[in-house]
Amino acid sequence: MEGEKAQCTNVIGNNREVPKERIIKFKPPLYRQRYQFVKDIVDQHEPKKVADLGCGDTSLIRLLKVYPCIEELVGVDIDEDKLRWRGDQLSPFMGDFLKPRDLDLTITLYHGSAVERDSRLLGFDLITCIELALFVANRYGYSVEFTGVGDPPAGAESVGFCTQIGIFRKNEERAAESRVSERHDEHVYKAVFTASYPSLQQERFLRLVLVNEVSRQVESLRLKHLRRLREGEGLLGIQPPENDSNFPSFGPAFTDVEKARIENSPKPFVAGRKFFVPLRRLVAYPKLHRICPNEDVMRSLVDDCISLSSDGSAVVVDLHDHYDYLFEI
Ligand SMILES: C[S@@+](CC[C@H](N)C(=O)[O-])C[C@H]1O[C@@H](n2cnc3c(N)ncnc32)[C@H](O)[C@@H]1O
Repeated sequence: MEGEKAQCTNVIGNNREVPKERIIKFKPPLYRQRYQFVKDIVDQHEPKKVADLGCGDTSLIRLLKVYPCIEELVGVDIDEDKLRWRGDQLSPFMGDFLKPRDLDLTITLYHGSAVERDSRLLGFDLITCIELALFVANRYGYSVEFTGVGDPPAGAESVGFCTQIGIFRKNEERAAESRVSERHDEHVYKAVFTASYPSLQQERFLRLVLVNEVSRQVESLRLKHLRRLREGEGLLGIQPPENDSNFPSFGPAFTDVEKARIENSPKPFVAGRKFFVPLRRLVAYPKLHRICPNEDVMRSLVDDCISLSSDGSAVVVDLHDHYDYLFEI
């Protein structure tokens, strides 16, 4: 990150050019350096609760809402119009519902002054306060380290960084002391916007994602089974494979641990014209394992949307699908 100096000139009466002012351009621009600085801290410390005092147009909050570790984001600004105008851009959009986060996230914007104390800002892991005042930190029991981005031009080092940044760390001793005396009903700020994001912690979204992924995995296994069947019959003019590995030759690359977990689980099987995929097999696949590693929980969540065998141990689908011929399967 560097500053670039440009000289502006002014022509005066006798055609002599005199320097007008020096402009310093930063690459990347300072505002981006500021936000990158905060993003690096979030990467490093993975805070759950983050507040931005003097959040302005909420740009930083919009950048931070994609971080999976953050579960609560709060912005405070003294300019209510700014908050109302930008608030809507913080609502979840369709993609957030199609691919919910792992953890809940709520975003709240408060109209108020950072120098007032509001108990709803207690206990935050990270408070950013870009281009605002020191005693706010003391008020909430934090120590501050000052740093910044944008090196000053040569000769002006004494003024410090172009953007000065304070890193607020919770002072555990003081926080414990103040927890005894702190009041949790001091609500000074006015909430002007709040949004809750869909996440896999909410059962209805977990169910939706799970049903979708189970159906996708079962269909993928059914097609693979049919293809192997056809290959075995020589209908595609291909020799049957020598080993019966159940892994596709394309798609996600599994780690050795994942491969072992899949290999050690019961295989899909056919009975009559039905194709069965044991739930224990399904929970072994990495994506499903991450969403729902427990076979019983999976059964209870997909039960009313997906057809299960009579003992509930496997998903059952028709072996042949009307559209299979389209894909020459
Ligand atoms: C220079 S802007 C910085 C905005 C944002 N932090 C950023 O870096 O892009 C300062 C913001 O602080 C807000 N502000 C000023 N004094 C404040 C106070 N006492 N409490 C809360 N917000 C304040 C202003 O309304 C403005 O939106």
